[in-house]
Amino acid sequence: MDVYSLRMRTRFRGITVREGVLLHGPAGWGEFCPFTEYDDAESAPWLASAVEASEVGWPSPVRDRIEVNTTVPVVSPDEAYRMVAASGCRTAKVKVADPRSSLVDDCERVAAVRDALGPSGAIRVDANMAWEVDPAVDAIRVLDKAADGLEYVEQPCVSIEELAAVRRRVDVRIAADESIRRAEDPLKVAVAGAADIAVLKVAPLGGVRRALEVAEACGLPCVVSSAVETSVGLAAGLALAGALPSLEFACGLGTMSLLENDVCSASLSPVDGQLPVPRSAPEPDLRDRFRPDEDTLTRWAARLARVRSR
Ligand SMILES: O=C(O)CCC(=O)C1=CC=C[C@@H](O)[C@@H]1C(=O)O
Ligand SMILES: [Mg+2]
Repeated sequence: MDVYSLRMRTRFRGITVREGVLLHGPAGWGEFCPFTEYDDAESAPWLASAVEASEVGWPSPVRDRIEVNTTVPVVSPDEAYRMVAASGCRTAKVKVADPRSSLVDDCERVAAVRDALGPSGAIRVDANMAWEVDPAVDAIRVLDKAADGLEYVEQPCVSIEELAAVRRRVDVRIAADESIRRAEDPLKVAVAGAADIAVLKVAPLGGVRRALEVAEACGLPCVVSSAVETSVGLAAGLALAGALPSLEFACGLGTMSLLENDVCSASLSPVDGQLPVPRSAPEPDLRDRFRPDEDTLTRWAARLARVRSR
């Protein structure tokens, strides 16, 4: 079985190693890589997405290049500056409201990112549901100043009601990420007036086709974001970004820079802030180099079998 284990360059989302399974079928390669804490039910759409990629393939794209943001984890201002300057991207997404980072730290990181991007760049921040409504409103105002203008704030609070309350009180746009993934009905976010933008991730939504349906149902401008996959999984995100009827914002698909290595030598790393829309995933020709130990292989084989048999 093709299991990979790759080290992350910096801790991101609390993890330092990314693991998953690569599936091969008549349409090419797919990637099954639900995060460790996801149970079998939550992992099922991730498998559907990998099966779509490997067995069926993706709908035809309407564009061939995707503008992407670079993703800035919780790092020092100097490191954030260096990462953004090296990325070649004109948009940066900065993680904020992490337990290891105060609002002052967040402001310093965001200001360093503005220095690296210059006045014409766009800065978005992602709070991953960390704030209550009042602290969200205060933090967004302060971060907007530190950034000299924010493009949007991703998922400031947990619930759709809280997102709507924050959105009424700040001038900065609100993007829904976790709310779209977890909400049974993506329409709820739009109907509640909870967000200006929908963040779509292919694997948790169950594939490119399902994500296109979600995009249509919620009726909001969409940003396609990765789940920090190898280039095999990123290709599915690019297929979605390529097939969306309209695309106004840079996508969160520049995440190869978060991993130390890739399973594909034709790695999907942005050039001048852009990535191509592939027709299928690149060949994971380096996968033998990143095979994990027997215990990890056994764990993934069991997980795949359980999710498959659901
Ligand atoms: O959107 C991006 O710039 C990169 C992807 C990204 O930030 C995420 C990927 C996977 C898990 C999440 O914690 C995180 C996010 O919340 O958007
Ligand atoms: Mg997010």
